[in-house]
Amino acid sequence: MPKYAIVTREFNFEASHHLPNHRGKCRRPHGHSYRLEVSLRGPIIEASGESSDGMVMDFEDLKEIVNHCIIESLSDSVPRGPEATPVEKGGMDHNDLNALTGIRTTAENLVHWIWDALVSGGVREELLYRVRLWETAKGYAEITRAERGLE
Ligand SMILES: Nc1nc2c(c(=O)[nH]1)N=C([C@H](O)[C@H](O)COP(=O)(O)OP(=O)(O)OP(=O)(O)O)CN2
Ligand SMILES: [Zn+2]
Repeated sequence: MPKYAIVTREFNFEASHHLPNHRGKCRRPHGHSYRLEVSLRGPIIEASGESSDGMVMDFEDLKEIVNHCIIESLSDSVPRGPEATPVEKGGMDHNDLNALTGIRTTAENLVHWIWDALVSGGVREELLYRVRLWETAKGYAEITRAERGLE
């Protein structure tokens, strides 16, 4: 019987967003220093002599996927062209999550978008345990397998 463990890796990214029709200040474009926590639960690999021995998944592999699918994908997709206003002319210096994701960018919706992106990017869904996104230092949304309807 293998031993199981839950492992968590943290990531950080800066982005702007707004919530159309929000009754308060969040309807206007503003930025956040998002903190993303990705947790995996699975059997601890027993493969003596192998690089992955003793791990659920190598943090380096997880980092590569998250950087590619979430962090870089958001940065690479910065809206440019005639619509974009350069920072020096009063434009935002953050990426616009509304434009990049096409969803209503509440923390609740973003964690589902991130879960989908992780699976598309190659994280084995059977290992995904929790995605938690801190929007501010005081508030976060998280989903686990239950919120995804996986158990
Ligand atoms: N359930 C949710 N409520 C709100 C969300 C959300 O994603 N899910 N988002 C917002 C805004 O994006 C806002 O930026 C965050 O609001 P708030 O927690 O009030 O953050 P502040 O840093 O502005 O808090 P102060 O303590 O007032 O500085 C709103 N609600
Ligand atoms: Zn916000």
